[in-house]
Amino acid sequence: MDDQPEMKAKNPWHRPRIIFITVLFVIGIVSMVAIGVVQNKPLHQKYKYGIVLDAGSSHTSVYIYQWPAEKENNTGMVQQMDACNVPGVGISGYSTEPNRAGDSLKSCMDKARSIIPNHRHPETPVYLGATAGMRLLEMKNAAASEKVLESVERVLQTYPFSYQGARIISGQEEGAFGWITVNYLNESLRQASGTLGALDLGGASTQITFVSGQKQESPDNSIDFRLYGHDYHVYTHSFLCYGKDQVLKLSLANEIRPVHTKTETIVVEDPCFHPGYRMNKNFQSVFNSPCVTGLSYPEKNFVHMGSGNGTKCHAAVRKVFNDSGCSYSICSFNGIFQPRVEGQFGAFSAFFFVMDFLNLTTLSLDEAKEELGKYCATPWEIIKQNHPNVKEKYLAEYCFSGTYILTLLEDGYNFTSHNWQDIKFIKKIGNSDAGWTLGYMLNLTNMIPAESPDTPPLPYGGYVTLMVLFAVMILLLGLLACKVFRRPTGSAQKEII
Ligand SMILES: Nc1nc2c(ncn2[C@@H]2O[C@H](COP(=O)(O)OP(=O)(O)OP(=O)(O)O)[C@@H](O)[C@H]2O)c(=O)[nH]1
Ligand SMILES: [Ca+2]
Repeated sequence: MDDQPEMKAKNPWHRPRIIFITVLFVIGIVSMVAIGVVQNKPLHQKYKYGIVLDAGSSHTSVYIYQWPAEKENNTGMVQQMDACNVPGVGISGYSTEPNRAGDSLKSCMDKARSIIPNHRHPETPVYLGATAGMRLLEMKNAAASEKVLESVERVLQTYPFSYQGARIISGQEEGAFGWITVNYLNESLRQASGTLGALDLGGASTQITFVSGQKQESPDNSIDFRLYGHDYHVYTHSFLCYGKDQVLKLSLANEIRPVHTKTETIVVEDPCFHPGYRMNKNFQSVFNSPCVTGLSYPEKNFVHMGSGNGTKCHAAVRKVFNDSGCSYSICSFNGIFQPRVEGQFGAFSAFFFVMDFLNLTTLSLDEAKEELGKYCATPWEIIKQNHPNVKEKYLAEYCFSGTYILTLLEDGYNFTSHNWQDIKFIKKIGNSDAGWTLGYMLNLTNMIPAESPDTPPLPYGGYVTLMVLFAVMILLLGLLACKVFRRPTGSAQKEII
């Protein structure tokens, strides 16, 4: 019994030492958690930017993209920040006064300079890609197309961005990059699930691109991609002259030729324009394109008169497709190889705004044909009354454009009423427009890796939780150790007693 006070006297620092060790533990654990949390905390979000000019046949659009600086190789990270429509015609429309092509870009480029933070300007790449309008100008007048490209280059180089070049992209690139864009935005590239085919309808060309499991019989139409660790065998074709403006010229030319040989006053009755539509036009406007061959009397005029008949319009549009001469096992039209369409498709550009205007985007093929027939037969005066705010040039052409779209999809690409619902008419995915520009930039900036990039196994919140759990466990273990450390003293006392 007398030993007890002796024991206490032997160990006067026992209690303070436990308190000291506990405090040290707590400080250590708090520091550990703090370091762990700060170390793994995502940096303050910094954005990078890129600019792509889509120099199309009918107009130019300037797209500004942005993405978080430290996540550029992740799918779905690059988003459209702004899109600016350049006023006036496409750059190929300035063939006779090339300097104006460059000047036309200034308002949208000024806007880009004002919305991208100044300190990012020098590292922001600028690309200009020209499509079918410039392809046609190059065929017709190579010197003029050269001058137009020089003019846009001169102007783009005056901006504080990192200018990366202005060039005419091939139809194959246009199709492939459109496909990459929709699948990147749809986040289908990192999943083994199906991809979206891409259908793009412009003013001067149209593209069809999709993954096909069937035998690729034509190397020109086949592209292999390895993206995020997956292999894709993609079919693509671009039909030059099959954009909706050029097909309108082609089909008008078909209607002018027989009439012209018979009469002096040329009246062209057109089932693809509304009854009551009547407009004086000149030959030049139809026969000025390398897509249209034959007659060339630029001084002559004709009266373009609508008769509004859906069935006859379909028959007239059908004539621009040549179904003979397929040297493969299967073709779309004009002797071009195309395997059977497979999977879901996103149809954008003019496919969307024509079908959307006509309210045909959600109908079946048969319903769409029926509605379009009624629309074409509606008198021009009524159409104008119903849409007072739509530009007359656009308004007059919707019957033709809608008929062309249905004909191209059904008779050209061989969609049927069974797989019609696989076509989704889209303008945007998220905030970004569907089109070739995003895919073009992703490719040129190496933002889509062939192999899947390593991602942290846990999100930030996961690291914090783990650190706290570890800290609590260590604290509990520490306390337990303290208790165990005290026990032998107690049992020693008992033994002494
Ligand atoms: N109705 C309507 N038509 C439009 C609109 N924007 C463009 N178009 C027309 O639709 C057609 C296709 O437009 P885009 O897809 O911009 O074609 P593009 O890129 O200039 O032409 P490509 O070089 O062949 O790709 C052209 O005839 C345009 O005049 C719109 O907002 N409404
Ligand atoms: Ca286009």
